[in-house]
Amino acid sequence: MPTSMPCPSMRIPIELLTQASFFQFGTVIENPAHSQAPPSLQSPRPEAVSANQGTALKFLDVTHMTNLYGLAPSKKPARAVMNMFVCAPRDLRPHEPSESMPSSWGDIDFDEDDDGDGDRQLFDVKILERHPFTSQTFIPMGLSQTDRHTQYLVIVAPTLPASASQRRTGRAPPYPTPGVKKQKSIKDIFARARPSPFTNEATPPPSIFTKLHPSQRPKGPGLPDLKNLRAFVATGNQAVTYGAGTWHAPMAVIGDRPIDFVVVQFANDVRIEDCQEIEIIPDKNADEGMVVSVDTYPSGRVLVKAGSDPLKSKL
Ligand SMILES: NC(=O)N[C@@H](O)C(=O)O
Repeated sequence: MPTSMPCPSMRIPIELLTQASFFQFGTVIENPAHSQAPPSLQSPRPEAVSANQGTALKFLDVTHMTNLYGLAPSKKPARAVMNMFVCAPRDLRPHEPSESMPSSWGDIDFDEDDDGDGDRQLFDVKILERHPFTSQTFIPMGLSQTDRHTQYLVIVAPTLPASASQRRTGRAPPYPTPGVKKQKSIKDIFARARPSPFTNEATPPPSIFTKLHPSQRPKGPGLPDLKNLRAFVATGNQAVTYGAGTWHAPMAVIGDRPIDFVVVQFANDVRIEDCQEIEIIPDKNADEGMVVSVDTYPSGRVLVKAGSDPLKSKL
């Protein structure tokens, strides 16, 4: 895998983090009673049961934890780990009008001033990383939903199809490769050449991965699809799980103070299997690279600018 990749100049608007908008990248964990998603972006509630002698409501299976280390070349088993990340607020640079093309939300005018009183700033996305064999859940602590001064951005990109050179590699690659078929034995090939005696069914069984939630399926070896990079703003009552192999920016806190996150994942301590990073460098014709446009209200709250139902009112 290269250690850097060139990118065009691109401005990315901020979306509200909801389960529906984040579907392909992972899961959003929140109490549905406090969700700020507009009705069009609300997902079905997770199943809930009464617990603790009726004093608690227990939502079941609120995220998908994935351990794909069985597919890792080292075959070194992983263990469940919890780390704590204390993430400092990021440096933003002042908004400047630019020639950058807008992201896939092509209709947004980033230079239009919304109310004039808030701040208009820019966050440069310089690095993306992925954990090919594990999901990773970030759980913020000590931050309330109504905290206007400190929030965090979740920046993710889909995975491009594998390049020809990645497909040609003879070695076991350090990422899951769902598209690569296992060499079949002659017996298997003949078994498929006639209908099954019980079902009269000749089609092969579906891959084990197709039964999984889209965010849980292995993403394959491809590089990040920068043209479809997305940026979401999360409130203090939301935790987020990146699906295994999802390209994402290191956590970006916006505001006044650091956020403490408890981070739950699997790891086998083989560096290249636990975490892969790529530097994003503006290509020679680009003046600025990948930039998230961070506009805030006078209260400090981050403004949501894109999505099927952008919230322009104060949250
Ligand atoms: N996401 C983030 O901030 N960092 C990590 O994923 C990490 O494992 O370093």
